[in-house]
Amino acid sequence: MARVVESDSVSGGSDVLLSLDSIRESLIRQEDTIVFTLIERANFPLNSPAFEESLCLDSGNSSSLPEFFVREIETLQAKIGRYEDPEENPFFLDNIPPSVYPTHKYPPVLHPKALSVNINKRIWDTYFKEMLPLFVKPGDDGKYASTAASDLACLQAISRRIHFGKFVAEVKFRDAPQDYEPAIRAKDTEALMKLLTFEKVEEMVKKRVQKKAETFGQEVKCSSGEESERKYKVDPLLVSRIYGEWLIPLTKIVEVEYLLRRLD
Ligand SMILES: O=C(O)C(=O)C[C@]1(C(=O)O)C=C[C@@H](O)C=C1
Repeated sequence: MARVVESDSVSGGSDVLLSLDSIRESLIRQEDTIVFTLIERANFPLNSPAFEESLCLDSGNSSSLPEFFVREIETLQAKIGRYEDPEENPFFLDNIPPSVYPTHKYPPVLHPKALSVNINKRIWDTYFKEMLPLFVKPGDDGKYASTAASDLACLQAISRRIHFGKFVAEVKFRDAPQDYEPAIRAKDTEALMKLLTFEKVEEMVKKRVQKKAETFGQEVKCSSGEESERKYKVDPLLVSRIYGEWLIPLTKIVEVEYLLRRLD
């Protein structure tokens, strides 16, 4: 019988049993979300005026459309408890109101200093300046509102994946504190980076997301005799490159940042 993977969360249940395998399962499940959000965003051209031009959109404050949109959505999502969840990290920290809705009590899995690890500013800049121009077509179709909604979906999926580095680091630390503690006390980021790196796993991740982009993003044809060249909505090699150049390295930066605070 087929196995159904129900959730990609690792911290929501009352009985949290963290293991490197369960966290990697979650990262694998999140790949589906990321590949799909990239495919959806590729429906629209770059639409750069939306994020390059700032307008007076918010009671005298000037911001780009995606910034305005993400700020507003984050405020609303915070009110129903999104950022009580240790798996979620806001882009605009100054903007986060408390939840007005009775929220789930998340068991404290991470060190309290985890809250201070947030690299969303860097993720934002990398996404708009480096990733986006790679996988969408140039041009401007004026559909800025739909594009901003699509950008939000990409940004939140990517940010969640990268900040999952906190959970990965916590498990690695618990599995081998004797290896990590000296490097943490010495603030030796290079040694930490070496300890937490598994090159074979990274290669596997890049291959798998390439395959997922081929599978999820292929043009599907029904009639036979149309076995011409395969077309993809997003170039699968680019998806692999996005992981190799940004998603994996930024996850590792989060892991190091978290570990540096782990003994505070
Ligand atoms: O799976 C791990 O051990 C992770 O730390 C995650 C991850 C990744 O980002 O996919 C990052 C570093 C490792 O070298 C391998 C993979």
